[in-house]
Amino acid sequence: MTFTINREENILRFTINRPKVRNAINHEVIAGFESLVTSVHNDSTIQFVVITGEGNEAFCSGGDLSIFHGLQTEEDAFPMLNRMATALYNIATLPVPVIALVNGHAVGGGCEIATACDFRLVSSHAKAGFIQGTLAITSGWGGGTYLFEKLARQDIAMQMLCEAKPLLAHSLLDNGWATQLYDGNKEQALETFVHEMKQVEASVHRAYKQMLIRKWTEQKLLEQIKEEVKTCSKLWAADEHHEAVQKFLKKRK
Ligand SMILES: CC[C@H](C(=O)O)C(=O)SCCNC(=O)CCNC(=O)[C@H](O)C(C)(C)COP(=O)(O)OP(=O)(O)OC[C@H]1O[C@@H](n2cnc3c(N)ncnc32)[C@H](O)[C@@H]1OP(=O)(O)O
Repeated sequence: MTFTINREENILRFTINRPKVRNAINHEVIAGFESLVTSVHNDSTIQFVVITGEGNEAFCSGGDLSIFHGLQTEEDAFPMLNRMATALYNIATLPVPVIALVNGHAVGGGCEIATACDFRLVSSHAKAGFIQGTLAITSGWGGGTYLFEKLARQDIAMQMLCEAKPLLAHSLLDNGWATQLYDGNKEQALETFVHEMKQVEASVHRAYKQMLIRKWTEQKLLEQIKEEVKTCSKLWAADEHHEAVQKFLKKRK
């Protein structure tokens, strides 16, 4: 399985399970995210959702370049980008707190997934960055829109996007992207992180999440994300993008 969805008490955990390719996203994992959303909406006893990656190397390395490189034109790219952006918005707007348990590298679309979550609990050995720029595209799953919405300082958000480089964990904490860092065992880190919130009724969490969703609905966040998808689709078709992807794929062992 390229992903697992497991229930531990009132926590539903989604694990991207493609460690050989640093948990890169393929169509099956996108479908997994869609089933995660359905499961949460159908079960009012779920109190938290956790998204993490299998293994210790990576949380997620973004789209699977060996698959998505086959998308050549704007018309080819848009359906994939739009499908994942929609799934990610449905994750971001789940009626419960969503925790990105960033167990390793979160780059490209992987950084977008973590940014869409309510919290980012980040391993001290992890790096994260919007490296899409090195492939001559923008974020394309909503990550740039979420970053401008969530990061307190717009200049830091712009710098993260425009430098397109992975940042070390301490920098991610300093600039406000990481909610908290952890050392060692991610399970213990998660248990500690949710301990205080677990003392509060889930109905209160759900009410606060509705406040946030109402804010995003009023500011038409999803429309902003759809514009991001269109922009990424246009850049996707350029030679610069295809050349950059080929350069990465030629490096493969
Ligand atoms: C809108 C989102 C957008 C999209 O695709 O739609 C994107 O996400 S664009 C960004 C796509 N992602 C990347 O460019 C990241 C590429 N990967 C890396 O930079 C590194 O692999 C890294 C930093 C994640 C981990 O580096 P490390 O040295 O630990 O591992 P390797 O580079 O040796 O990778 C191991 C193995 O995994 C394969 N791999 C890694 N990432 C991807 C990927 N995104 N797609 C496909 N395959 C990936 C890599 O080729 C190696 O394969 P191997 O056969 O063992 O050589």
